[in-house]
Amino acid sequence: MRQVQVPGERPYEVLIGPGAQARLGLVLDGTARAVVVHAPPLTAAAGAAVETLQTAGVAAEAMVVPDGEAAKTAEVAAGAWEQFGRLGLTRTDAVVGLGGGAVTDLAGFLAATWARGVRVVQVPTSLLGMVDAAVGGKTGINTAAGKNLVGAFHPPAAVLADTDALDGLPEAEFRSGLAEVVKCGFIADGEILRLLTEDPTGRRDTEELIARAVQVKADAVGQDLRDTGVREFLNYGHTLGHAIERLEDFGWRHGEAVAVGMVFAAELAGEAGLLTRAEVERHRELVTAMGLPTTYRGDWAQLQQVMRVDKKARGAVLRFVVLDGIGNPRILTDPEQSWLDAAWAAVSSTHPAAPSNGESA
Ligand SMILES: NC(=O)c1ccc[n+]([C@@H]2O[C@H](COP(=O)([O-])OP(=O)(O)OC[C@H]3O[C@@H](n4cnc5c(N)ncnc54)[C@H](O)[C@@H]3O)[C@@H](O)[C@H]2O)c1
Ligand SMILES: O=C(O)C(=O)C[C@@H](O)[C@H](O)[C@H](O)COP(=O)(O)O
Ligand SMILES: [Zn+2]
Repeated sequence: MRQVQVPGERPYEVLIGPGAQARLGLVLDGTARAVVVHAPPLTAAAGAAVETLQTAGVAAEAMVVPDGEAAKTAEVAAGAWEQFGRLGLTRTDAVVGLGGGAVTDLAGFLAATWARGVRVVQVPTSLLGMVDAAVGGKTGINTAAGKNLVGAFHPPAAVLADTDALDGLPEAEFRSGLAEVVKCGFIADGEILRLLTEDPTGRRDTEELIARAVQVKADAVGQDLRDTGVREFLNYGHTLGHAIERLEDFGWRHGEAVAVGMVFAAELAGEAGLLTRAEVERHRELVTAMGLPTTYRGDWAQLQQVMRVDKKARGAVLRFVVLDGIGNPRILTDPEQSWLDAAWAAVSSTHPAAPSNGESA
């Protein structure tokens, strides 16, 4: 079993490996009551978690919520609060989020808000949940105005990333998770890029990739839980990515939208003279090899409007995470409109906007 510690005020462990879910009884030992929040596809795993907890003496119950982004709504949260009240969940009890990132985001939000904060143990079952959503304490739901706009920072007590769960995960969901892994490669860990270049399916080195991505996240979150400094770099590719998700009514997978967003951010950095053309093309080539999208056709004016309510924006000023060389993220504030338009042209056309000849942009 691999183990990554997330530092901070209340440090916690991320356990990664087959059978990690079975540690739930140990993690919540001595807890009177726990609610296991899950979506319908994970009913069997949630049943197993309830059984493990009950064997450990915890009065555990399963609570089913809608699948995917449909779980991250104010209505679903209100229904869950009602149920917590009926069950008599108190501040010394716990919530378990078992599922993909949508469920762990919701479960974390419920735990952050119920009784002004109860413990949450995250049991991510998707690759994206394991490498990203379940780690770091960002919790939240979506509103009509945008993605994750209502939420709280509420770090988990522990994260159990049981890699056995990945056997049942659809291939497209696995690829979506790989987008967050390659993001960590671009912003911080060249070894991730090397491993994914050798095997873009991510299947050969899955555990190593998960542990490395979690380490990148732990390093950022440990320094900056509240997202005012280095943590913002984990948002690479997300400014356009979140806008795509929002305009597609959350019909695009998060990782797919972020994949296009990273290519866009790379093109923008190319326009700003921060990345060479070869580095921009490295993004496009690797993302393509991993089976993720690099293009999106949509309403550019609308996308720009949605990007302005991104949590990184300040007032009406757009702020993007870009790379000043691979592995060296920084914030680009209020980029020139011509750079934005050129980056958009490059991701909204089937043909790359510029030749991949390695020239400096
Ligand atoms: N809080 C954060 O820091 C953070 C980070 C990244 C992403 N997110 C959020 O995470 C969400 C995306 O997470 P996701 O990609 O896991 O999507 P998801 O939660 O929608 O899950 C995708 C699908 O896979 C299914 N699934 C999950 N695990 C499975 C398994 N083991 N076997 C079979 N099916 C399984 C789910 O039921 C769902 O149908 C987005 O809402 C995104 O905003 C949050
Ligand atoms: O943990 C973070 O910080 C991230 O930015 C990780 C992202 O992958 C994740 O999608 C996060 O939920 C986005 O945060 P948001 O604040 O832009 O909603
Ligand atoms: Zn993300």
